[in-house]
Amino acid sequence: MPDPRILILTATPVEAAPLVDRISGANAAGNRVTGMLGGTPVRVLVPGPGPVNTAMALTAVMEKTLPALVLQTGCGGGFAQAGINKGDVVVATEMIDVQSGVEPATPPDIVDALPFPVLKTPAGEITNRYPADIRLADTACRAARNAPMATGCGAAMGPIGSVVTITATDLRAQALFDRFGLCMEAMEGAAAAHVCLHYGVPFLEIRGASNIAGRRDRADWDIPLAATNAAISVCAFIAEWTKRPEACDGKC
Ligand SMILES: O=C(O)c1cccc(C(=O)CC[C@H]2O[C@@H](n3cnc4c(=O)[nH]cnc43)[C@H](O)[C@@H]2O)c1
Repeated sequence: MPDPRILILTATPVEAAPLVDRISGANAAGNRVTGMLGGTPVRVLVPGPGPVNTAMALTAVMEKTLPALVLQTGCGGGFAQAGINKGDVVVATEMIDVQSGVEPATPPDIVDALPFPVLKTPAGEITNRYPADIRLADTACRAARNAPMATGCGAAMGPIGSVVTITATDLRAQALFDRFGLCMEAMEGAAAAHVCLHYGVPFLEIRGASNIAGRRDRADWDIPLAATNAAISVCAFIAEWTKRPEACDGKC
C-alpha cells in the first residue's frame, strides 16, 4: 500500500462508517483505517469529538509524515437561515472559531474577535477565521452537486463555524448567522485548519447536515443520512482532486 496521500478526519465512528464502507483493501488499527478510495490511498482517522481530540491526533500524524491533503468530514448543524436543509452537504469557504474572543459589552451576545492572533502564517495572521482554499472548495462543491446523494439533498459553499457548545436555541442560531453568515456549525474544523496551517498542508471541510442549528430536538437528527452524503461528496471530490497535477506531487 502506498503512503496515504489524503488524511480524512471524522470525529466519531458513526460518521466514519459510510466512508470506511467505501474503502477497498481496508486495514483497521486503533482509531485509524487505511486503504484505497477510488485509486487514491487514504487514511481515515477518528480522534473523538471536539477540537482538543482533533488537534492532538492530527499533530501526532503530522509529526511523522505530512499528507498531501487533509479533509475534515462528518455531520453538523445546518443553518436554515442560509437555506440548508437536513441531509444537505456544506463545503467550507472559511472555518470560524466562533467562541474564541473577548466577552462583549452586552452578554450574551457573540464574542468580539481576539485583540491578538492565535497563529502567524506567511499569508497573514489568524484570530478566529481560517480561510479555505477557494479553488479546492469550489471543486468539492461541484463534485458534491454531481454526486449521487439521497434524493432532494443538495450542496452549498459557505462558512462553517466551530463550537464547543452545541447551539440549542433559535435565538443563538440567529445571532451566529447574523454575525458570521454561517451555513453550518460543528466542533472540529477550526482546530484541524489551525494544525494544517501550522504544517503547511492544504485543508478542506466537507460536512452533511444531521440537524438544523437551533432549538434542540435530538429525535429529529439524522446522523447516518448526513454522514452518508458527506462520504459520497468526499469520494466525488477525491476523484476530481486526483486528476489535478499537483495532487501527485511526483509520487504517482
Ligand atoms: O448530541 C447528541 O446527542 C449526539 C448523540 C450521539 C452522537 C452525536 C454525534 O455523533 C455528533 C458528533 C459530531 O457532530 C457534529 N455536530 C453535529 N451537529 C452539530 C451541531 O448542531 N452543533 C455542533 N456540532 C455538531 C460535531 O462536530 C460532533 O463532533 C451527538
